[in-house]
Amino acid sequence: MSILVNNISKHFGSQKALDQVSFDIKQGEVVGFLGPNGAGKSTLMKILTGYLQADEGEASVANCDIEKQTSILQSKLGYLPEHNPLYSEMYVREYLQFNASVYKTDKHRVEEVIRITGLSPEANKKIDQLSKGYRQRVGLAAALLHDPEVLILDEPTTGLDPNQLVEIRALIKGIGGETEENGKGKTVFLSTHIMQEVEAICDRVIIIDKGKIVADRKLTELQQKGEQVIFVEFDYKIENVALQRLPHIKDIKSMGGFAYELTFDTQEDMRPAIFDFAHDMGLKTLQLNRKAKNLEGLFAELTRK
Ligand SMILES: Nc1ncnc2c1ncn2[C@@H]1O[C@H](COP(=O)(O)OP(=O)(O)OP(=O)(O)O)[C@@H](O)[C@H]1O
Repeated sequence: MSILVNNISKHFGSQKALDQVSFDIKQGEVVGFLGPNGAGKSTLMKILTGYLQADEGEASVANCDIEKQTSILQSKLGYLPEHNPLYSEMYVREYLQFNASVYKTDKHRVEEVIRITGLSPEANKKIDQLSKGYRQRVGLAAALLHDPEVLILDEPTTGLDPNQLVEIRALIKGIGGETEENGKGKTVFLSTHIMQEVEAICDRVIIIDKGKIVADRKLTELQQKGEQVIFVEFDYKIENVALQRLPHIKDIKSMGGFAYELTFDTQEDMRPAIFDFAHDMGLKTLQLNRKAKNLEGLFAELTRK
């Protein structure tokens, strides 16, 4: 496993920022860590990168125990913190060369990461002259310098304009997984509160809310096209055999009382058909809601206050 998190908890005073968090990530997976503000994303990332200590639990990154093997860990891990600290007085190439010497990385690698991150046109500029998008690229370039196995990126696209967003997302997607360009299957764990970002970049999403993991799904599971789920509540009992007569019906789940969760094998909105069906059966429809099966729906359902 590339990242293994086992029952990690962290308190700040009386507040529980992380509550028994567990999951694992395989090599080459690009996983989005999604959650509302204050959910605990940065706290977990700081723990995994050795900037904070957990109160309970254990974790390993690139097969290194995060507490016992910190120096090997740093050689296998690239980290882009949320507030990317850069020396703004330095020139881009100079800053990367400085980092390369700190990490004892081959100087040739500086030119390689400049190319990979699209920094060539800005490489001779001072960092404080760069746009936010290019500063983010410098942070990414620095995180990639020592060719780490695992990349942990804390909100890598915050504050970028739409064009930069597209470029940085493509860059991250290209770094992760097994691509022809890198051929190495880097693992990428990135935090965000933007669902479209997860859909654009990730293979899998882990959703955290109030310090607890509330979902862990493959994106392919969430993109099952051609299905819809509708929650319906009638004012009186109806037999399953009667509900089976609804067009496109695939599954009927009884939700207690006179309520049902109906799955249809079509994208066409089936609410009018259910309404007419109830009317024909002499029933009143008390509730009729289409349940989103996509990421947006799942996120709203799981993190609603
Ligand atoms: N050093 C700290 N001292 C006290 N409380 C903290 C500290 N760091 C984080 N917290 C609290 O822990 C909770 C989780 O914070 P964290 O920064 O991990 O959330 P997040 O999911 O990254 O949020 P955001 O999306 O807003 O960056 C928050 O309520 C935050 O206020």
